[in-house]
Amino acid sequence: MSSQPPLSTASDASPANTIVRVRGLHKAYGDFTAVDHIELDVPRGEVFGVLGPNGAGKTTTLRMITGLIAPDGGQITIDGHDLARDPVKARQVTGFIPDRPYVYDKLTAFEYLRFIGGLYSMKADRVARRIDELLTLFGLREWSDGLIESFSHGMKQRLVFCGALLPEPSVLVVDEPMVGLDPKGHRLIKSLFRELVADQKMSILLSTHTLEVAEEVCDRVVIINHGRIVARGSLGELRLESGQTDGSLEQVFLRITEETQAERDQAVAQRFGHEQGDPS
Ligand SMILES: Nc1ncnc2c1ncn2[C@@H]1O[C@H](COP(=O)(O)OP(=O)(O)OP(=O)(O)O)[C@@H](O)[C@H]1O
Repeated sequence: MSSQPPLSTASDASPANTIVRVRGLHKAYGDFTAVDHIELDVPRGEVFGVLGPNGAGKTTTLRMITGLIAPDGGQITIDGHDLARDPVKARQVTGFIPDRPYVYDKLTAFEYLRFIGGLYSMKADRVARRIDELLTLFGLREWSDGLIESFSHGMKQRLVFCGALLPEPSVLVVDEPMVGLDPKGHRLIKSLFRELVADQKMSILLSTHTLEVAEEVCDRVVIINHGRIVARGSLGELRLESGQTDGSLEQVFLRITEETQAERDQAVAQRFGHEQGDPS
């Protein structure tokens, strides 16, 4: 018998221990449902991964959680703040790193980070201290006065990390953290995530294609396919559920997403067969 809770119910954490709570989240583009009544609880002080194949609905889910896309239905609560009723407070405790770095090319790294400090009404001395800490951590200190337009993609991505971390958010939402980073950047981000959680009590919600990243850094994950959560739990729990007790996350992932794809194909075939055989 499976040890998993029913997939329709989010039970990733107790209410008091939940930093991001999502209920019945739904988004459609015309007739196409991109996110189909998703429920999840991100526990405080953990790295929580959203995995899924291309087009599964990961980015749409994360963008709704950060308030960048309006949902068609459902409720999102961040650190006790309802995103629909209290968007400013909910966003103030959230840092977001999109999959593609959007930065103001005509600013220097320092100017960009000072601008972000202003958006969060941070005091000047705290901004200066945080800028220094973060540029050093991300190996950008000597580029502090360099124009962003001269930066490589990986440097811009690291600067976006600095910007998101500047105000010390309670929860960091990261869409595909490894895009555009070299192996050194990968290693930095993986150890940074664990440090942020262990030392700064931050919570991290990330989406990734890189299963090795999920395997190394995530405390638990949900797998999304066709806009729905098809599995949730720690890697150990997912292994049990998929019957791959000694498999890698890649094997578990393929098993679960292929199963659901096969189930859907079967459902379509049944409907198609029924319609074909329907005398009316
Ligand atoms: N603005 C939009 N208009 C129409 N369809 C959209 C829009 N944004 C996303 N979609 C569709 O919604 C589905 C989910 O997209 P989403 O970007 O959330 O998936 P994803 O899991 O992040 O995929 P990937 O891993 O490829 O980035 C896809 O089929 C996508 O084509």
